[in-house]
Amino acid sequence: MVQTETVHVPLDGGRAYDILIGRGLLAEIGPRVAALKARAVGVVSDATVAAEYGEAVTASLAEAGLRTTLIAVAPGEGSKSYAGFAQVCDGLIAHRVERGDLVLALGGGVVGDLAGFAAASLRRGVRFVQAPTTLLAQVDSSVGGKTGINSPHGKNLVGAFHQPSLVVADTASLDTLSRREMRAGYAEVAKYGLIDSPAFFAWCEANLAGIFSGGPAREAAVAACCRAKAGVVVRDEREDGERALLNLGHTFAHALERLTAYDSARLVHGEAVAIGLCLAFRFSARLGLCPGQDAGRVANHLALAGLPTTLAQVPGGCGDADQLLDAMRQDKKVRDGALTFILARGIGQSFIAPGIEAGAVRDFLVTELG
Ligand SMILES: NC(=O)c1ccc[n+]([C@@H]2O[C@H](COP(=O)([O-])OP(=O)(O)OC[C@H]3O[C@@H](n4cnc5c(N)ncnc54)[C@H](O)[C@@H]3O)[C@@H](O)[C@H]2O)c1
Ligand SMILES: O=C(O)C(=O)C[C@@H](O)[C@H](O)[C@H](O)COP(=O)(O)O
Ligand SMILES: [Zn+2]
Repeated sequence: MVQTETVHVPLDGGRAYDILIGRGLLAEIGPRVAALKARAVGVVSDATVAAEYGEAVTASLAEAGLRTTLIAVAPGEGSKSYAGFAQVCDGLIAHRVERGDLVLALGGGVVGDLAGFAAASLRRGVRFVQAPTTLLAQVDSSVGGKTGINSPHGKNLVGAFHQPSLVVADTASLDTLSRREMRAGYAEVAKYGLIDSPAFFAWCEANLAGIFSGGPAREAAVAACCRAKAGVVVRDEREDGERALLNLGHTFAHALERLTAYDSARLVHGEAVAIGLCLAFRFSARLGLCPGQDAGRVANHLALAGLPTTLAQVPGGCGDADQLLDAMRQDKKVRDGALTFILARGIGQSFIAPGIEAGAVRDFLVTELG
C-alpha cells in the first residue's frame, strides 16, 4: 500500500470524508472506491488525462469488482460548458449509472467541477469521488464541494454544492503536468498564505523550488492547503461568511476569464488568479488599507514563480475598465447590486469588504490598464 497522509473533512449529516495524499495512489484506487459500496463507476476525465491514467484507473476499479466506463471530454476550460455538461450526463445515463453508484472525476479542476455538477444532477444526485491530477485540483478544487459550469455571462454561474465522498490525490501524477499548469496551480497555493497565514507564505517563498521539483515540499504544500481549505469548509460550507475569503483575487480573475472567452490557450484559471491576487493587494494599497511593500512582495513572488502579475500580460488583451467592471457585476458575492471584494491589510490579513464603490474600482482599473 502507498504511504498516505490523510486530511479528514468532518462535515455533519454523515457527509464526512477523507482526502488521501500520496505518491502512486491512482494505481490502487479500486479497493478504496469499492469500500464506498457501489456496483458501477462512471469515470469522467479529459482526453489528455485519460490517455495518461485512464487505463490504470479503470483496471484497478475493474479488479475491485466495479463495472466501469470512461467518458472523456476535450481538455481545457471550454468543456466546463452546457455542451460539456450534456456530454457527461448523457454518457453516465447511457452507462446506467444508478443512484447508488458513483461518478469518479479523474483530472484537473475542469473535470472535477464538471463531473461533480453532473453527479449532483444525475437522477437528482449520486455520490462522487475526486481523483485530482493537477496541482490546482489537489490543493483547491477537489475539496469543498463547489461544482458547476461557466455561462457566457460569467464563471461558475450554474452549479451546486455537492461534496465528494472521497478525494484521492496522487502527487506522482503531477510529474506529467506541464510547467505552465504547475505554475497556474501554484497561484492557489500562495493564496492560502495570503489569506490568513504569513508563516505559510514565507514557507512558500523558501520552498518554491522544492514544490515545483517534487518530493517532500510538494506533498507538504498539498497537505497544508487541504487542511486549510477543509477547516474553512467545515466552518462555513455554503459561503455564508468566512468561506468568501477563499475567493481572494477571484473577482478580478473571473472577469478576466470571461473576457478571454474561457480560452485556455490565452489564460487559465490559475494565471487569472495570480493577476487577481496582485490586483487585490494593489487595490488594497491604493485604498490605504495595506502597505505598498506587501503588494510588491506578492507580485515579486508570483513573478518569480513564472506567473503573470499585470493586466498587460493577458494575451490578446482583456477589454477596457468598463468591460471588466461589467463582468464583475456578475460575481456571486454581489449583494443588492454592490460589489464585494476580498481585500487585505497585509500578507495573511485578508478580509471581506462589502459595498465597494464601482467608481473606485473603475479608477483603479484605468490606472492598471495604463
Ligand atoms: N471547485 C472549486 O473549489 C475550484 C477551485 C479552484 C478552481 N476551480 C476550477 O478549476 C478549473 C481549473 O482547473 P485546472 O487548473 O486543474 O485546469 P484543467 O482541469 O483544465 O487542467 C489543466 C490541463 O492539464 C491537463 N492535465 C491534468 N492533469 C494532468 C496530468 N497529471 N498530466 C498531464 N496533463 C494533465 C489537462 O488535460 C488540462 O489540459 C477552473 O475551471 C476553476 O474555475 C474550482
Ligand atoms: O472553494 C471556494 O470557496 C473557492 O472560492 C475556491 C476558488 O479557488 C475557486 O476558484 C472557486 O471555484 C471559486 O468559486 P466561485 O463561487 O467564486 O465560483
Ligand atoms: Zn480558484
